[in-house]
This record gives sequence, structure tokens and C-alpha cells, in this order.
Amino acid sequence: MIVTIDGVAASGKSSVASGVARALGIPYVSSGLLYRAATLLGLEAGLPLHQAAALLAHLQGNSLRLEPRAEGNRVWAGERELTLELHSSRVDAGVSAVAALPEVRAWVDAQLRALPEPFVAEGRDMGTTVFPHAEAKFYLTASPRVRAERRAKERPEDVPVIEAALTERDRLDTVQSAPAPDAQVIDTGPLTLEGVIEEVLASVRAPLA
Ligand SMILES: Nc1ncnc2c1ncn2[C@@H]1O[C@H](COP(=O)(O)OP(=O)(O)O)[C@@H](O)[C@H]1O
Ligand SMILES: Nc1ccn([C@@H]2O[C@H](COP(=O)(O)OP(=O)(O)O)[C@@H](O)[C@H]2O)c(=O)n1
Repeated sequence: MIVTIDGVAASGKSSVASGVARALGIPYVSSGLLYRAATLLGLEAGLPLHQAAALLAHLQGNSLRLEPRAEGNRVWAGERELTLELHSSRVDAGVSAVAALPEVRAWVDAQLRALPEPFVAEGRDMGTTVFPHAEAKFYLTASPRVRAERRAKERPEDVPVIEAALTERDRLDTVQSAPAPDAQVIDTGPLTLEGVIEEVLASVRAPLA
């Protein structure tokens, strides 16, 4: 079984995916971490982020891989763990350029499709491009201000700066961020995190009841 949770930046995808996965007793897969890790390694190596061939060779040379777990995903470059370095504002600012490269997208997609089922996959195009045959699909939204207020609790910048950066990233990510036609859209703005998780679980379990 595959459940997909897509949505705009900071809409709650990974927190919701983690809660749903824990309730179902299966791992979740945070696809954005692979794009973030590709960006971090590219920045560290001083590579231009729009040069796909050099970036891909660098990723493969560094044995970049995602370790999906219900308690939280980890990302490794060989023996080095990158997980705690992936949510900086520097990575936030560069990641959409990397994610726009078709060669990088194909590399990420191949890594994700090689993972053993079952899992909950979250990102932008999990229900459309990567796992179009998923059993249940969701798409999370919330206003830019609500999302910026949530993210401000995890970043040093102020709400208006974060809101501007989120809105810009949404714009750059538009191509891969369309909701699947068969996805259930949830506005997380008026809901608690637990409320969103319950709504997803109720839908996932309905056909099983
Ligand atoms: N109703 C809600 N739904 C989802 N996330 C929420 C909600 N309320 C607060 N949050 C918080 O919003 C923050 C951003 O969520 P996150 O899962 O990182 O989003 P994304 O993976 O979409 O970037 C987290 O700190 C999360 O706990
Ligand atoms: N399936 C995905 C997941 C992420 N991404 C890219 O990776 C970036 C980081 O994704 P993320 O899910 O970690 O970001 P947040 O929404 O958590 O801020 C996004 O801004 C997209 O550019 C993508 O293109 N496709």
C-alpha cells in the first residue's frame, strides 16, 4: 500500500505523513529531503546548481541515500549523516533550482520507486508522477501567512521574511506541484496537526472498514 501526501511548502506534509505512518505502523518517505541533500552537496562543492550532469555525478560519487523510518527520515552521503543540515535557509533558497532539473527528478524518482512498500510518501508529485497508482492521495494547503507562522518556530528569520521565501518557492515549484485529480484536498489552516492526521486516517481506513 502507498499513501501519498503532497502540498505546498510548510503545509504540514512531513508532520502529517509521520503521524499517519506511525498510526499505520509503516514508514514514511520524505522526498523533499533528497532534493535538499542534492542542493546541500552541490553548494558545498561549489557546483552551479543548474548544471545537471556535474551535480548528478557528484551525488552518485557521494552515495547519497534516503533512510525512511516512521520516527523521522535520515539522509546519508556514504557514512556522513546530512539530516540535520537540510533545513537551513541556504538550502531553502537553492533547492527549487535543483528540483527543476529533469535529470535530478528522474534520479530522485528512481530512488523512491525502489523502496519496498508499504509506506506514506510526501512531497509535491508523489500522487501525480511518482506513484500515480497509490491507494489514497491527499493534498495539503494553508495560507502563506499561516505556513510562515508555523515555520517561524523552526527558523531564525521573522514571519514576513519566511512568508516571502515560501511564496517564492511555491512559485518556482509550480510545475511539479499540481494536485492529483483524485487527491483529497485538506486546508490545514483551521485544523490542529492531530486533526489533519485524523482526517487522513479516516479516509485511508474507510475502504478497509
Ligand atoms: N494543522 C496543522 N497541520 C499540519 N502541520 C501543522 C499544523 N499546525 C502546526 N503544524 C506545524 O507546521 C510545521 C510545518 O510542518 P511540516 O510538516 O514541516 O511541513 P512540510 O513538510 O509541508 O514542509 C510543523 O512544525 C508542524 O508541526
Ligand atoms: N516531490 C518533491 C519534493 C520536493 N521537491 C522540491 O524540494 C523542495 C523542498 O521540499 P520539502 O518538501 O522538503 O520542503 P518543505 O515543503 O518541507 O518546505 C521543494 O521546494 C521542491 O523544490 C520537489 O520538487 N518534488
